[in-house]
Amino acid sequence: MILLTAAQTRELDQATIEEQNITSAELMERAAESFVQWFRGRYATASAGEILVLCGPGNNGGDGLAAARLLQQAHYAVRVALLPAEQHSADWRHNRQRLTAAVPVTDISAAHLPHIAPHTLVVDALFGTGLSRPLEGLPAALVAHLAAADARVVAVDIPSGLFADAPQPADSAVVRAEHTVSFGLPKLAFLLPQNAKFVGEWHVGDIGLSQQFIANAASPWHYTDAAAVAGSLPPRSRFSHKGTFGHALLLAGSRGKMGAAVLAAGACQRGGAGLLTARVPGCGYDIFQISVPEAMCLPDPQPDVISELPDLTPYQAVGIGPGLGQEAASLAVLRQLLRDSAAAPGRSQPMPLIIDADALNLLGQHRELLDLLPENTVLTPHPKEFERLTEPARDDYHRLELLRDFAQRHRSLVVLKGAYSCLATPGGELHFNSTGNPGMATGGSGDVLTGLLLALRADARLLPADAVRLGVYAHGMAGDLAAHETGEAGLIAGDIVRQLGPALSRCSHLI
Ligand SMILES: NC(=O)C1=CN([C@@H]2O[C@H](COP(=O)(O)OP(=O)(O)OC[C@H]3O[C@@H](n4cnc5c(N)ncnc54)[C@H](OP(=O)(O)O)[C@@H]3O)[C@@H](O)[C@H]2O)[C@@H](O)CC1
Ligand SMILES: Nc1ncnc2c1ncn2[C@@H]1O[C@H](COP(=O)(O)OP(=O)(O)O)[C@@H](O)[C@H]1O
Ligand SMILES: [K+]
Repeated sequence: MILLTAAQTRELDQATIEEQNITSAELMERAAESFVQWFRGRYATASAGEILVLCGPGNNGGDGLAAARLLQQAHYAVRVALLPAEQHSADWRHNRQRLTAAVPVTDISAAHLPHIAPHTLVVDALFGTGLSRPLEGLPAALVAHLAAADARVVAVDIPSGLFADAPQPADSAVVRAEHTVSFGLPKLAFLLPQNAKFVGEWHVGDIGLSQQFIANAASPWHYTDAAAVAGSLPPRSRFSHKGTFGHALLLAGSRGKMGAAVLAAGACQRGGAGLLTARVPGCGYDIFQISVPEAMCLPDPQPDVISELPDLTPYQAVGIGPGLGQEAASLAVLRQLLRDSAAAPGRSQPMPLIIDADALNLLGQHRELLDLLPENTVLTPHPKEFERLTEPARDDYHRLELLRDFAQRHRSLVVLKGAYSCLATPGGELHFNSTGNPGMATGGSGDVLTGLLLALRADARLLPADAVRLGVYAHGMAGDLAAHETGEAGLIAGDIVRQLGPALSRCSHLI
């Protein structure tokens, strides 16, 4: 699924109206119906109390007026408060006229801010994607009044005061919604941690927007949903053998951090690797062999850290980093790996690499190594690791710019991990992942992702970016399946490993 800018969203409305030969009022009616359908599913009339709908002067306010009418018809107690304006949109006026006397309407002024009892359900239809500047004056005072009232806010389309696709100045007034009910496509703003306190839980209703416009729209932003990964894991041929799916090499672990190696190796096995060999420090040999009997093990001559790179000839992909430590000997191994991978003997393509955790930190300390990264190398930093590779970001939007620039400059596939992990491609695309849950915020979850991506990059049937997008999606789905069994608090990284098989199987059955 693609994500659009606010300007493209307006074009999409227009394209839908023209393509389907409907009026803009009819499209607004669909939006209001979609909102009310969600609302009715969430709040029973008996327990909702009196609902206050706050309406601005544009089409977002028009949605609010139409929703107030439909809510009243559905037997909710509703009142409306209008923000004063010199001009109103045509569809606002249309819906103002359609509102019957059964819905009390008041005008908002600085002297008459609406009374809001604690826990009142408030529908925020002040401003939507037409927001042209930060809120000031009366709208800002109203937002502060709403926050002070401790109301339960449901935002129409987007919380008022929040830009859909760009940062707003710090401390500008933005409504804090418990739920945001949007139309057609999610907005970029919903996916960024800095906006979570405004957006709350978000939902997107289908209002029949032009699929043709969406398919042809140019945007760097994508949202990886089930449809986006459907078919990206080909079925296994009846006559396939372990060589078909690649031999992966994992360099992971140090004294006290062998768990990272075991988790990554387990994930690589569950991710479908034909063969896995792990390079671990000498002290990890028994631990590894006992924990992951399916894998082969090449213990390092050094007891505590990895100090020597094995010959890469037998392997189709190499993963390095989980639990590695940042010793000088391991830095030398990383440097050698980058050199050997760029021009692996007998290969037309560079060796597929996955670089994570301490290997990323080593890259951050020795940035000259970034120039050695082979094309399509996968890096999986969390925001702190990413900062070490680049620079501190001013905000989440700036971090996305840094991410995109980095992936383009180094021709790499970078997964910025988080609630909506974002894959940046060498071509400048950003793919936000839709699966996963806060239960995955637990030590070792990232090691599991590294192992899974290693397996998928070793599988020559998959294109590099498709493998990573699928891996990130299946990892999140495995986390969701695991949380279903354990609850979020009880989830541990090993649970994600155990659910990778079912998750991948679901992905391969998606259509
Ligand atoms: N997307 C869809 O599929 C569909 C979208 N629909 C709905 O339409 C919404 C977009 O409507 P919209 O374009 O009329 O803009 P909206 O957000 O109501 O605000 C514009 C008004 O606010 C004003 N204004 C702006 N900033 C301001 C500020 N800081 N302080 C004060 N005033 C400010 C601005 O004035 P101006 O900038 O011209 O000075 C103008 O008067 C969209 O979010 C969705 O809810 C559905 O109905 C149909 C399907
Ligand atoms: N709130 C969340 N929602 C979805 N996924 C999450 C959330 N928190 C963490 N994750 C996922 O869990 C993994 C954590 O990785 P990382 O921070 O490297 O952990 P570790 O270093 O402990 O292995 C990432 O893939 C991330 O996307
Ligand atoms: K709104």
